[in-house]
Amino acid sequence: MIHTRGLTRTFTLKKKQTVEAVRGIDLDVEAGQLVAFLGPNGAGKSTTLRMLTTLLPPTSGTATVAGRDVTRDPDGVRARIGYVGQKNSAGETFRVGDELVTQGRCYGLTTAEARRRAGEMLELLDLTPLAARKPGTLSGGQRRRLDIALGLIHRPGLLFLDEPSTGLDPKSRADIWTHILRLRETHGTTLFLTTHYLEEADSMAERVIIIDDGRIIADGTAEQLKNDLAGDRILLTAHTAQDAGRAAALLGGDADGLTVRLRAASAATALPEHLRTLEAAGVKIAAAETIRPTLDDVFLTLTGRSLSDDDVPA
Ligand SMILES: Nc1ncnc2c1ncn2[C@@H]1O[C@H](COP(=O)(O)OP(=O)(O)OP(=O)(O)O)[C@@H](O)[C@H]1O
Repeated sequence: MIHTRGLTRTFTLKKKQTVEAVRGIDLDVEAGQLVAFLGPNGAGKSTTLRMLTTLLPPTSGTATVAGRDVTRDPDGVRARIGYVGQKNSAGETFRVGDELVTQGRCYGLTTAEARRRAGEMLELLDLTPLAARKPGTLSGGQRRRLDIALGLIHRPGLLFLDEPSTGLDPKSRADIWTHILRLRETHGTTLFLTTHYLEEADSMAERVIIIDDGRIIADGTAEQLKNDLAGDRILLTAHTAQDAGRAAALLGGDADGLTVRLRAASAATALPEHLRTLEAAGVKIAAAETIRPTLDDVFLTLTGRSLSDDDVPA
């Protein structure tokens, strides 16, 4: 569905200064995948998305999206993809149902087809009771569902979503995800989305791609990335600071007050072993905890920085 080779975008600023926003990305996304594209502010996510959706020409490299080349056949790409940007796509003039029909007409559907398709989309996104309302009267979550319906009106096989759940309350975020997952189950739509919510990417996406400074630095399932790049952590609480220091020395960890921090490929297997070692050495431990890594730990391991340090846009 998406194939890029050496995809690059450089911006030229005043005085011939340049910004290398995307530095030679090779990407292959097969049909039906749900891909979360993550990275800190300024990493190159939007620039990549804009090139893949033909909104921005690449400086060099190639990209084939939904079977069409983004440079040679941008119209072909646009006819086959949907794009839900960060801003609301509906105007304020028409009612929700009419917005969808108008969008369908823009994609070349006949009025009858556009009406039929609008009805299907209202149903799919649970918007049927709101069809006669103006977009301005909808809640944030309802508007987001309308944006997705508008992006799907021409039955694209591939949908790009830029921060689909940002700015929504937790209930609306969960609701948007229900609809995104339903879309995939019922229509097999390929989904490529950016998000700042790492826990959403972790639990919902089957593939996570991390971009930093214009380069892809990790690509795999969330589980693979966490196992391969971060590993588990073990947190021990010792009886005394002296016990903590001895435990850290024996097991190769860091002590801080009563707390001892350790890393392990599998904490569940390593912990009993560690406790036996400490008991044999007469080191007293009051509590033990195992911690699975997060995607943020993966990013921290790769870059030494936390993705959560970024401000999530409101
Ligand atoms: N039109 C432009 N002119 C000059 N520089 C730009 C332009 N658009 C983006 N950039 C720069 O390219 C780099 C990548 O920006 P991009 O918007 O792709 O990042 P991002 O990962 O989407 O960030 P965010 O999470 O903040 O949206 C940044 O350094 C940005 O300042």
